Amino acid sequence: MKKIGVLALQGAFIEHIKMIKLLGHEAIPIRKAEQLGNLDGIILPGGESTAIGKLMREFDLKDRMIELIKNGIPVWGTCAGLILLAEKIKNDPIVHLGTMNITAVRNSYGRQLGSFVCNGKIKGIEGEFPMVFIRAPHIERVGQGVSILAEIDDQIVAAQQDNMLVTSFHPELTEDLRMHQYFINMIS
Ligand SMILES: NC(=O)CC[C@H](N)C(=O)O
Repeated sequence: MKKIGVLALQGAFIEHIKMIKLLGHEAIPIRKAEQLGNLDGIILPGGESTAIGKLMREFDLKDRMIELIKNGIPVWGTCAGLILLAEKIKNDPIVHLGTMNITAVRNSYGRQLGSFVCNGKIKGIEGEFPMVFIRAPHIERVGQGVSILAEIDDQIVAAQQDNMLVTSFHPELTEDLRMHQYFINMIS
């Protein structure tokens, strides 16, 4: 059984916690730096990256998380979580972790009408996967060491660099557990 910390400052953290528990693992909502010890993995949920970034800094989570990620802890950012992990944010920069060698574009499908669902292929997962996009970012550039896991309409929507996984879409808002299983498999 793995112990996964889900950053619980704002956004869709409850859904991630449910999915991790459904897979038989422990999921802990993280709100304080003291809770970051002894975790096997960290999930950064979707939400409002501007708010999550500021709260992370205010609650002294930011530097500790950067350190853990650089030391190799598996981390998965969905949507706003992708923006937090991106080294560069092309538009509307925010307080972020910046550990992954990618450039993210925020709200890249329009601000109001930018939510949609489609099926797509993800490298390492059989068949199609339901992808829920909510005012989602896309990845404009992947640097050295980053592999592209999924593209929709020629835009990169999932990628991995060693211990860091990012998806523009929200697997926690579907009933499909395979992306969460993929993340669990990144541990150990
Ligand atoms: N669903 C989401 O996480 C949306 C991300 C949000 N639009 C942002 O830029 O932070």
